[in-house]
Amino acid sequence: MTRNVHVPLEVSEVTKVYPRGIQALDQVSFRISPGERACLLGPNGAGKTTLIRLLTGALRPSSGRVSLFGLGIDDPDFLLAKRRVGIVPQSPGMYRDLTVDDYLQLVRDLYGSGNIAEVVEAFGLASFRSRRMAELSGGMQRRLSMAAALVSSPEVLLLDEPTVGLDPVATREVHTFLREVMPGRTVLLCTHNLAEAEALCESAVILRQGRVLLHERIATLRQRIQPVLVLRAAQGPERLLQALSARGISPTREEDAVRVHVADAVARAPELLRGLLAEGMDVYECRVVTPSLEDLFLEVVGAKDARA
Ligand SMILES: Nc1ncnc2c1ncn2[C@@H]1O[C@H](COP(=O)(O)OP(=O)(O)OP(=O)(O)O)[C@@H](O)[C@H]1O
Repeated sequence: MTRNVHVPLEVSEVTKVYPRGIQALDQVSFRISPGERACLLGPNGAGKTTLIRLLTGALRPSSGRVSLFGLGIDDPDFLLAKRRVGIVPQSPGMYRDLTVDDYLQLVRDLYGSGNIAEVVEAFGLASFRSRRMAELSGGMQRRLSMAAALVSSPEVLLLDEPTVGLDPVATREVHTFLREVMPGRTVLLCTHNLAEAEALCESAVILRQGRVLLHERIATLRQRIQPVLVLRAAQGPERLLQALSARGISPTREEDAVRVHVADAVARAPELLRGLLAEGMDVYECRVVTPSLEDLFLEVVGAKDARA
């Protein structure tokens, strides 16, 4: 097996079978390149958490190889590679009785280096330094997790659902911090929040039933799905549906609007609009909508299996 010390995260033909034969991952392979900001998506049970835990070295694969900067878990220098990876878990977990300061010092000692004062300042933790972790709000705990992950200025960030359970204000705060710290780093962000994934990442790894369905740039994925036209008329969606069907178009209804999937929506829109207006339809909205990551996800994973 060739080792590529320049590849921050690599998973090669990894299978993970839990006790009692539950297979979480089946021959999963992908690599995240230096500077790539990738999201890890998939429906419940797809294997995302398992994959993140394998990458952090918390779990061992049943077969295959997981490596950080070319080093696998059994490599004597694995710890050195791991120190180049900051991990933001869903919760800081078992250290509830430590103070914020104690926790940051513990993390710095584990990583062997780091600047606590800098992250305390960057993440607005100055007035919480002597607070026990158990006494922090969910949003503040997440801030602390991010600060801890960044104490040693790692080149790579592994984020496991960094905003799950947070209210919209705390979520926005996490996004603001992440926008500041992500540039220049390699990132793998596991999330169910597709808007978050789209806002923060430029590529996506999509898992389903323990297999990689795709690993692509989001911009490339977008080209796979054509834009759609969204139309609204004063006469309501039913009349609009009839008018469009009479033109040989098969629209779909979406609450008070109608969606039309036509090839080359931008070029077709003016002609379609002129025709509808000429026959008395009072179309007051005609919008070309490019697919969101959610649309892409539904298309790739299949709507029936798409609870991200
Ligand atoms: N410790 C475990 N023991 C046995 N089976 C497990 C264990 N952890 C996960 N599994 C199983 O492995 C599969 C993948 O689970 P995993 O938690 O990795 O998926 P996920 O994509 O993170 O799901 P979710 O989005 O719901 O968090 C599931 O079938 C799950 O039931």
